[in-house]
Amino acid sequence: MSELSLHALPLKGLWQLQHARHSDERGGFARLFCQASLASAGVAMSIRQINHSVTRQRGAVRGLHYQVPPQAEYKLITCLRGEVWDVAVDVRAGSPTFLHWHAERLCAGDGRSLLLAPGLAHGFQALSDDAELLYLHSADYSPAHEGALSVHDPRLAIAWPLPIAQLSARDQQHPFIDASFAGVAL
Ligand SMILES: Cc1cn([C@H]2C[C@H](O)[C@@H](COP(=O)(O)OP(=O)(O)O[C@H]3O[C@@H](C)C(=O)[C@@H](O)[C@H]3O)O2)c(=O)[nH]c1=O
Repeated sequence: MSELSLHALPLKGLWQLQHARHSDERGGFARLFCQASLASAGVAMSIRQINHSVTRQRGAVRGLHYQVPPQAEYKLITCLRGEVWDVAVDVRAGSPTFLHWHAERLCAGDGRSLLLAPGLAHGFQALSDDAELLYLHSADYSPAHEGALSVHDPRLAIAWPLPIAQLSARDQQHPFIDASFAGVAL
């Protein structure tokens, strides 16, 4: 198996990355990002920012966040501790899967990451206490270019696996999608 392989998931622009894990008596080693491997799979991603989050409470939800051009971004998500249910939502204007979502479980040490292309919103629910995520971003964080969807939006009907135990004040305020929402033009 190569160090890093990409597997397409049901939304265009959403991939599962599988990392080869090298284990020995000291522990393990894995390549989490490889610009050349992604480029050979047609993904032109370079890293502008690396973020880390700790979510204390099982059931807490963060999201659903995206950035619009010129700060639309690839986002590569790896779980470093615990377990999360990670969700991508297609917000690309004109996409055949507009407003469809797809979720995957990510577990620390499972050798998997999720890669989201520009135009996919991201959120997750912690399935364990103290869930830690590592984010690699291809664009700078820009609140002026941030868009968000409500995790409760009935139009999306996201099937969160647990009751939502905690949501930031900001994430409680995102409006539901209405007819004026045309999506993100990339
Ligand atoms: C996302 C972000 C936040 N911040 C600041 C703003 C705020 O004071 C504090 C916490 O930010 P938030 O409440 O937006 O954090 P959070 O709700 O965890 O936002 C994250 O949610 C998940 C779903 C994602 O996909 C991430 O890209 C990011 O948007 O950190 C930065 O300085 N840089 C960043 O890149």
